[in-house]
Amino acid sequence: MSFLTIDSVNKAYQNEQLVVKNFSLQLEKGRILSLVGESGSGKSTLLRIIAGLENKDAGKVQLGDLQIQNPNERLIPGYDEVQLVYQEYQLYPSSTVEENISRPLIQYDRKYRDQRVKSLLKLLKLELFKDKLPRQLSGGQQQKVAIGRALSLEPEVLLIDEPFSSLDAIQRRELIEELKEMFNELNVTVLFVTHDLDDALQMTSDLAIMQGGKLIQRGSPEEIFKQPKNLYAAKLFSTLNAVQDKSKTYIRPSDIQLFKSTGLCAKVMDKQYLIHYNLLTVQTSDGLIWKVEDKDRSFEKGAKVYLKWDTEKEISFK
Ligand SMILES: Nc1ncnc2c1ncn2[C@@H]1O[C@H](COP(=O)(O)OP(=O)(O)OP(=O)(O)O)[C@@H](O)[C@H]1O
Repeated sequence: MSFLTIDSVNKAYQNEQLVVKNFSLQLEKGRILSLVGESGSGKSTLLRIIAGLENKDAGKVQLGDLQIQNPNERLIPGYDEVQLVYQEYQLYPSSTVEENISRPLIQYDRKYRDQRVKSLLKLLKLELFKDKLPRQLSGGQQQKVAIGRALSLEPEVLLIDEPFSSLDAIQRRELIEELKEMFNELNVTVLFVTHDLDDALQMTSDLAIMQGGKLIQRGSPEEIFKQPKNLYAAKLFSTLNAVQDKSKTYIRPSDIQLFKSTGLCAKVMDKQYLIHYNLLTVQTSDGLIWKVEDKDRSFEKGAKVYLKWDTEKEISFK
């Protein structure tokens, strides 16, 4: 049963064009969803609406029995039940890790507060750092403290808005692995917003794609990879090669096999050494510039290569 329901939400700033357009999404309790979209697609605006921190122009956001109201309808905007963590989320610089995490619990009784902070420090593997100040921590550890602070109030929903952009790829991967484990343990419902498909996939296999304020597609990575709803969703996974004489039809580099004879003839214009294969830029005999994957690393710049693919792997848009 759906727990977080976003129903037909619209939002425009200062009566300009809509930045969130008739957006609907449902999420079950305890599930993690990655919402992927390019910069400016309305992701942050949507999260702020879900958190009750931004006014929506139309639609509804419902969390279980709780209807999330616009900030202009409430004395104090926002909800303890929905916590938003974003990149600029500030830690208190002169408070320790432990104090930062316990700060939102200031009005709770001491015993509960100590217990909650202790268990979060353990889950976040920050016990050894509890007396450190934020500036004495790595970027990844600082983000964990920010997430710990957001989780201290035992929110039903955690909204994460690209807080890892400043971390390098390895730090991000490790942090996401750790957080994923913790979210599952806490059974918290998480909406993770990113423009990076790799990060999104590392977090969960439930994906939603947002473009121009609209929900384009929701599904597993495999579903979206195989049957993307539009060019943007398709290109998140790889570059696409336009198929000659077939309108709006493409083939992915990974779906093309390379041969020394027979197939569509092409010349290797450039070769890039990547981790699992050489990525070749080729010019086909039709004059098209394509990208293909040379998994055996057997073709050099200037060589002739012959290309074949299964037409069932072609991706067509209407
Ligand atoms: N407070 C604001 N006032 C006016 N326009 C805004 C405001 N906040 C965002 N916008 C505009 O709304 C659109 C969506 O912005 P939003 O930040 O929600 O997108 P995003 O997908 O989160 O982008 P990014 O990944 O770059 O943060 C953009 O065109 C942005 O310029």
